[in-house]
Amino acid sequence: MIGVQNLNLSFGEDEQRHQVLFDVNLAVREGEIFGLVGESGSGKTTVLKCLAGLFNHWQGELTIDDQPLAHRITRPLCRKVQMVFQDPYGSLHPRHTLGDILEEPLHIHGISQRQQRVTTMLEKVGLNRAWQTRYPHQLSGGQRQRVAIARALILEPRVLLLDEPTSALDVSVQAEILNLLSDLQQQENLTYLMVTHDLGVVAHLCHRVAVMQHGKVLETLDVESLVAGQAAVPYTQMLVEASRHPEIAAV
Ligand SMILES: Nc1ncnc2c1ncn2[C@@H]1O[C@H](COP(=O)(O)OP(=O)(O)OP(=O)(O)O)[C@@H](O)[C@H]1O
Repeated sequence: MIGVQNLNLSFGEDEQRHQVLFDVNLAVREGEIFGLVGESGSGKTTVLKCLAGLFNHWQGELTIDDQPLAHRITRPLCRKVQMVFQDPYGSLHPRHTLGDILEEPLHIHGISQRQQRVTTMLEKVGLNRAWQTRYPHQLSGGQRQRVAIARALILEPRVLLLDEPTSALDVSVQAEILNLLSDLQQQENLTYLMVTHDLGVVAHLCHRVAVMQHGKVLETLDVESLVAGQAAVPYTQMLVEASRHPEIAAV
């Protein structure tokens, strides 16, 4: 469903040139929830941004549904692939109502029955249809992330790229959003590629996971093997060990 082959990406030029992705390879199957883990700066978000068309100077081959992606955002790509960002505070326009936020993509893509689609989507993500006239600042963090998820799903994409979708939220609402994502994935048969720092989230939600370090994929394994401590690479074993002993990870 999602193919990433020999993905390379650098920023800057000449002596400022800084390569951040090195021959990254991933193959995410249809209907799969695939996690991307690794230390800060390892290139996880950059992979998502290449797939979302937010970076266009990459080299390699990216495919969705076996269709190669161009180096710029196209409307068909937007319809198929949507991204949900970490920060629901920054990603919603503060002066637009929820109704405006959800209607805008429909308007851009010339999709009809907008009002009906907006109310259906609000209810699908567990928000009251009467809240269409509310502004983002009138919502809690978890409710805002529900709006961000609704906005991503309103174009009925096949793939969601999720960049730490719960890490900016209170611990108490993280599980609610993870459960919502899990339910939506099953109902809509979506494919997720999800960046997270949290191996607990991986264990709860993902089927397989790729481990990144310094812009490279070190290994890809299924979550059962990860949880059972069967990672082949010492760095992955260290991540698993640190997640079992958070006091070590914090040092
Ligand atoms: N627009 C940019 N210009 C220059 N360098 C960038 C840009 N975006 C990302 N980078 C660099 O690319 C590298 C990978 O960043 P990326 O955000 O993908 O890491 P990450 O693994 O998602 O980290 P985190 O978990 O902290 O979000 C970092 O060294 C970062 O500084």
